[in-house]
Amino acid sequence: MFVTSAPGKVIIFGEHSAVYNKPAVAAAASSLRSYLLVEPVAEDQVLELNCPNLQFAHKWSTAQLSEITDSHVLVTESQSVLLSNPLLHTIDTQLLSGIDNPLQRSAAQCFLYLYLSIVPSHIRSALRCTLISTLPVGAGLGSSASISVALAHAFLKLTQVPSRDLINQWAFVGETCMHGTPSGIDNTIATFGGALQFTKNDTNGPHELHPKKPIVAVLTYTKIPRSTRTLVSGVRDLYDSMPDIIEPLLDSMAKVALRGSVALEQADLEQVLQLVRVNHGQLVALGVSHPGLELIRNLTTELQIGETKLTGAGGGGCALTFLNESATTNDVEQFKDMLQEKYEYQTFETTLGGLGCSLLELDQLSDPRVQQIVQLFRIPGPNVVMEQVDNILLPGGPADLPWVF
Ligand SMILES: Nc1ncnc2c1ncn2[C@@H]1O[C@H](COP(=O)(O)OP(=O)(O)O)[C@@H](O)[C@H]1O
Ligand SMILES: C[C@@](O)(CCOP(=O)(O)O)CC(=O)O
Ligand SMILES: [Mg+2]
Repeated sequence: MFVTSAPGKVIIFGEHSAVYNKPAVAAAASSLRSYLLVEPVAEDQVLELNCPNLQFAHKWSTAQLSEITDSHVLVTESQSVLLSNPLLHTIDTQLLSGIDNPLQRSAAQCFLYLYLSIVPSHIRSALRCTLISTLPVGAGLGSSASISVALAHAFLKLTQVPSRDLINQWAFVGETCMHGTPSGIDNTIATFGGALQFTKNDTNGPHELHPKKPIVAVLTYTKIPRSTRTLVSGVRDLYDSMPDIIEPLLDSMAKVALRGSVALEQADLEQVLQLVRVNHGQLVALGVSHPGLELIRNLTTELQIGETKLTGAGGGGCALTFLNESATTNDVEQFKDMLQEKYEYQTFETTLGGLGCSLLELDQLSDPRVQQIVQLFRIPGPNVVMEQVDNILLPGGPADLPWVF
């Protein structure tokens, strides 16, 4: 029995342009995480997935899964870590019937895809997998990547001692199941943690950033639901309809990201603030903002406390605010109170960076401790109690459990 965990992320510069091979900058939101408990179960011949955040639970019989193994998984195995469209299609048509909620369906698809591709049939045994997240789901903070990383890590661990590179490669496949055409920035951050400048298809790999000062930001969750897949495909349609206009805009976004990584490393706050404003404007031009995000920006401007941009795919979800040097504690409290009380948004003040994916072996812990941990995963509804999970499970947190990696 073990738990894997991976953080969410905040894209500071370059969401969407990242999909078009342009550099982007992101950092882990290491206190906002997903956790996956993997338990052997007595019930024979079954693979079980529980997702309390989505009020979703489902079981598949080994017989159902082995039909698929025989006809399709070999294709994936022979091509190593690549997405196999026939396998994705087979999962979709044969294993997901009756799962109509799109959030539940994409979680189940990613779960099954990674399980069937990574765990060879001769070592499969009855398992219960339970996923919980303390980061908001579908909010631009990379929950899809954090569950992909936690799942890839767990399934690879069933077969070998996995490297971070391999976890990241499979997590990218998981992100592809969910998004269609991800850049890979989210899974890379969720795997490695820290802060990175990342360019898709760059053979040199991501470039680690070492900011002179910790990056502190205010995140505001609008609770406006949106889907990354839909937003990314909307930008694709815009690109295809006017490539001569959108390509230079994406090139300009790339320049913002490059200049932004230097400004972050040098802790040049003035420059960071200007680039945040410019990058948000570029994202507005791509059509991915939302009135609910604009009101956070407007409030930041009215109170003159700094600059706000959308973060992640946009269309709702979260905004990222950097405070200027003249913002007083009172101003910031007023900003947060207004967002929380008038609009019922949620705000978090957080330091970016920190731990990537990690593993906790439960066999090394005392029985009462194991019971306490297992209970965290047995919550009945969608409301994961963040404080309880953080107090016990957060890697590097108060309980100081022996997380590794
Ligand atoms: N705790 C979780 N349990 C089950 N599925 C999850 C969980 N967290 C994320 N997901 C999956 O990720 C999807 C959200 O991904 P996405 O739209 O990319 O938003 P984001 O990655 O910004 O949170 C959900 O629809 C769901 O399928
Ligand atoms: C829009 C995009 O740049 C980020 C999506 O992040 P999220 O799923 O909204 O957390 C897509 C990507 O880079 O894969
Ligand atoms: Mg996502």
